Amino acid sequence: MTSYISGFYKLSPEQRLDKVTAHLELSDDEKKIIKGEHGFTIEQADRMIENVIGYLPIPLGVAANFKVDGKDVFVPMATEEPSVVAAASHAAKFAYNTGGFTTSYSGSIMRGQVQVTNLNDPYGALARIYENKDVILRLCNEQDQTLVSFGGGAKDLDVHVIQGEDEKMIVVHLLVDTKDAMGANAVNTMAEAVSPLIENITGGQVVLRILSNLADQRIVRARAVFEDSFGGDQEAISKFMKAHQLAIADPYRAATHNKGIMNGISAVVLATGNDTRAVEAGAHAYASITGRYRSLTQWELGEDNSIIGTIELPLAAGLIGGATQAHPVAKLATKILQVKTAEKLAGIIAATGLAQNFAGLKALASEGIQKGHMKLHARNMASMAGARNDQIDQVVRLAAEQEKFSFDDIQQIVQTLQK
Ligand SMILES: CC(C)(COP(=O)([O-])OP(=O)([O-])OC[C@H]1O[C@@H](n2cnc3c(N)ncnc32)[C@H](O)[C@@H]1OP(=O)([O-])[O-])[C@@H](O)C(=O)NCCC(=O)NCCSC(=O)C[C@@](C)(O)CC(=O)[O-]
Ligand SMILES: NC(=O)C1=CN([C@@H]2O[C@H](COP(=O)(O)OP(=O)(O)OC[C@H]3O[C@@H](n4cnc5c(N)ncnc54)[C@H](OP(=O)(O)O)[C@@H]3O)[C@@H](O)[C@H]2O)C=CC1
Repeated sequence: MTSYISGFYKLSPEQRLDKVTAHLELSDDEKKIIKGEHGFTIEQADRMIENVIGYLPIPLGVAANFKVDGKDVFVPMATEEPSVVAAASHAAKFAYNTGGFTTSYSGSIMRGQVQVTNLNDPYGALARIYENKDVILRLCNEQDQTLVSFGGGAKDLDVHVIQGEDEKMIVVHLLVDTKDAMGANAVNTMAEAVSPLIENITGGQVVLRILSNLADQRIVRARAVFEDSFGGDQEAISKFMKAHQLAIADPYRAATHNKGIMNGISAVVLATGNDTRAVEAGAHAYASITGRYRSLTQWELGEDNSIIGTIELPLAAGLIGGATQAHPVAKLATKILQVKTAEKLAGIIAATGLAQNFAGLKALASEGIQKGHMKLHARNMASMAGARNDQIDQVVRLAAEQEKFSFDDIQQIVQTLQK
């Protein structure tokens, strides 16, 4: 199976779905679920969240041209933003023939925080927690035999002394391997279960018992060599590197730079039914880990005008738990990815974020973002301006010919067509 399909975007949604699922045993019913023909119901929605009155369908695209750890893959992306899927596909092309994306994963350890206050002897309490580590971890693992049976569970703990405004407190971090789950429910259950024991050991009062989204022991890295995408134009390559340098040195730029990365990452996280807020909180917190908020990626010049990209961030996404199995479309999106572990899922997500960043910087360093973005946004604006479905392509073509993409321009084109 190859994901490298030039002109993939020119196919119809039906043809794209057939291409993407040709190598999968998807039933006609499963294909209908992806197309929204008989997938998600109000009853299912009412089981997922509270006070349901309806649901908000979000477009589900796939990025083409991706090869991750030597395997071709179509990457499902759920997003409302035009040009994001195009950008990821565009960037992946430049990495495909150099070997695609290569990833690594530090493991699936999540931190469960137990805050202990009202301590007479914070450092004495810290010592007593370490003295009783085994009994604490044993009690954690009694809470989730299933996770332990998969080789997961509480593996260790560390204790942090935190100087608050009014007191010196300690925070016990339970280090829990949640394997192929994001793990929040599992970790929070353990943190709550061991709190009375921790109070007895420390003589303090436990307040917060909750996981940390700064999952700094669940780090995924991706690397790729992007072949010369500027046709040897040294000035453009230099601008690309200067744009990156600003994202390292200036938090104002780094925020937008990382937003671009999360365009890709959050689209795959959402498509697979994972918690986008948890992943984004972890990513942005990690971007500040050096003391100043900065880029999640690094870019270096390679041979023959290539550019080498690397990304490093915490990524707590699961294949089990949350909505990953409860949402019928998310379950099928994960099937399209053909991943069997949270590790492999994380690698593809990181690769998508790296690709997204390359495309954004490439556009910014050359023609600017608007040319590509607005060309794709024009379809939305044509529809908003009242164009009939059969007129939209003509409106977009006329706007491209005139190189005018403001809403007023689009509205005038539509009104002229409809006279
Ligand atoms: C938009 C493109 C790709 C056009 O770029 P282009 O050079 O006009 O595209 P092309 O017609 O030469 O096609 C090149 C490839 O792009 C893809 N492609 C091309 N068109 C489509 C389409 N309609 N649907 C799906 N895929 C498309 C497709 O893979 C295609 O390969 P082919 O199939 O021809 O072999 C380029 O301008 C680009 O990548 N721009 C960046 C867009 C972007 O980053 N969007 C995110 C929103 S902006 C933002 O929020 C992030 C940002 C920018 O602020 C981050 C930051 O500041 O760093
Ligand atoms: N701050 C945050 O990020 C918070 C997030 N959440 C939400 O928590 C949800 C994720 O929690 P999570 O614990 O993953 O969800 P679940 O509790 O639904 O799923 C995890 C459970 O699945 C079982 N399981 C079965 N097979 C496996 C396997 N191969 N690997 C790992 N576990 C397996 C485990 O045991 P068992 O069956 O015994 O449970 C495990 O505890 C998300 O929806 C998130 O939105 C909730 C609170 C806070």
